[in-house]
Amino acid sequence: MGSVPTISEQAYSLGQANTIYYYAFRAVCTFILFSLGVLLLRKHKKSNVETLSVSNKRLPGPGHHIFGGIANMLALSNTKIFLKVMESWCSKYGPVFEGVLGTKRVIMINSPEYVQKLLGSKDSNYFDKGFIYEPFKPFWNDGLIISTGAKWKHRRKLLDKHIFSFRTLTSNMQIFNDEADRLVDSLRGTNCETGVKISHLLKTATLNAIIKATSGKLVAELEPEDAGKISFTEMVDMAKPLITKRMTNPWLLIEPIWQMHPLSKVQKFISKMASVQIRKAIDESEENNKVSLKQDLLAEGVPVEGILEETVTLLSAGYETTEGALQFLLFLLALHPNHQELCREEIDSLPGNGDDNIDYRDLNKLKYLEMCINETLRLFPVVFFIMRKLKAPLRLGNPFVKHLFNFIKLLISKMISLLFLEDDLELSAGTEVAIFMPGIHKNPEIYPNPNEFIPERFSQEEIQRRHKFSFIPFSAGPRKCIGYKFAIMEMMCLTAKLLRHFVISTMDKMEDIIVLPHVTLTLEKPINFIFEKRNII
Ligand code: HEM
Repeated sequence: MGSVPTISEQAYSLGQANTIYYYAFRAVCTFILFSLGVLLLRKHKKSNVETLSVSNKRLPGPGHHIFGGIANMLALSNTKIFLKVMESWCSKYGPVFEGVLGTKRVIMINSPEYVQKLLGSKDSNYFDKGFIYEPFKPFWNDGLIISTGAKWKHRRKLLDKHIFSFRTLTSNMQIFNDEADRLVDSLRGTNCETGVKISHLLKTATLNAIIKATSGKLVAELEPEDAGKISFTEMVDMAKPLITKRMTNPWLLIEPIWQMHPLSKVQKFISKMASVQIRKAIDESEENNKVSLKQDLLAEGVPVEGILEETVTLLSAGYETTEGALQFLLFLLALHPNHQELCREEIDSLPGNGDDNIDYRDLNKLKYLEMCINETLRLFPVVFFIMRKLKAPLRLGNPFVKHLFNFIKLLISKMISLLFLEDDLELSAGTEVAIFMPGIHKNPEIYPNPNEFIPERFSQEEIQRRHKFSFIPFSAGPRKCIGYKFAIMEMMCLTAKLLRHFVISTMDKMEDIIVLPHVTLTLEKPINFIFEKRNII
């Protein structure tokens, strides 16, 4: 039995308890007073300084001197190193910085949190597309990529319903299988010594898929009859460097100057030819009752001109992007035979459907292949740059609080930053804001060893660990790529059949390839692949 505490011992322990309460009480009071002080100070600062919007405040960034606009343009003018220069700016200047291109001021946002603020809002009315979309207008007019507001909303709903619904997408599997079979046939017997360049085959396959899905036709049926005319793929190949030239030389965006430039004639020729060919595709699709976007949209009250602009947009946005992504995927699988083999094991273990066809349900079982596709799009986000022009202010918040994880740390840091650092950052209406996808996709804090091909980064557990806007090859939010499921299904089906029939290798090396920023990431020279036939039963 313990001894009973004496009166003095009882008083001492009571005093000790009181001391603890006293210090706790004092800490709480100090905290409250400190908070009140900070709030008062902030209120005072606010009443004096309004908002610290970007219009009256310079952010860090390259070329902060009188010739900065020209210096930046010169730094980006060599297309062979454009991507490297942009990547180095992103890692040097961090989550938000500003660049001047000629006379145009652009705010680059470069963190998942900020991207979410810009793209995540459900309100699609608070931005327009930025100035870099100007050179596309002669080709796409006011189609889905360019249009905004009520028109965009209505058209997006219609295209979602008629082209990208679950039912239509799954019925496209036959189109993807047919294209995959054509590809496999063309590659049988290709030279295993010297290799083969497959860019044109992939372009035909992906263009066929989107034309078939919208008009029921194949590219070959739409090719021009006269020898003097050029094909759709040739037109896109011609248009890309032309658009890039205008984007990287902002004075060429000034219409009277552009009209004097010799390339403006080429642009007129291409856009006229493209519209003739697409009109042909649309008109002839009427004869085919099974698939006709024209009939569907006419029934919804869309005028013929509207159908033309949406079809041109879908065709040009849908084929060349997927082709580029496929070429990068096959290259990465050729460079990493172990990953290729893991994909093949999955494909070989699919239940046979009585034929060589791949069913949409099979795609759900090709988890590793999907991870390889995602990792490819992380390393090579073919659409690498997007822009918005704000119609209303956008509050980004304070860049200094983004890395803090728990509430206390966040609160303390917020108070410190309010006292000593910066106000919340607000981009004013009219600001041109851009996102350079590799800036986020190659941030080592988000993706360690960012230049390595590690498909396991896209396991479910790893995805859960990251911010959901840290992977944005298809953009995000309400204006996310409308065709992303179409693209993924098509890439999976084509690659699965290629891997089923061939072992793919290449003599090319990652260090040797040059990627150009020609609207989409474009290989300067196509890859040389070797397709070695497998003995399959
Ligand atoms: C790997 C393939 C693809 C990639 C990486 C890709 C990427 C993107 C990106 C980043 C955007 C946003 C552009 C912006 O905001 O300026 C976009 C929009 C769009 N994409 Fe794709 N895309 C791909 C395939 C496709 C396909 C297959 C189609 C059509 C079948 C398509 C049609 C569109 C359209 C119409 C938009 C505009 C959507 C809107 O603003 O509502 N894309 N795509």
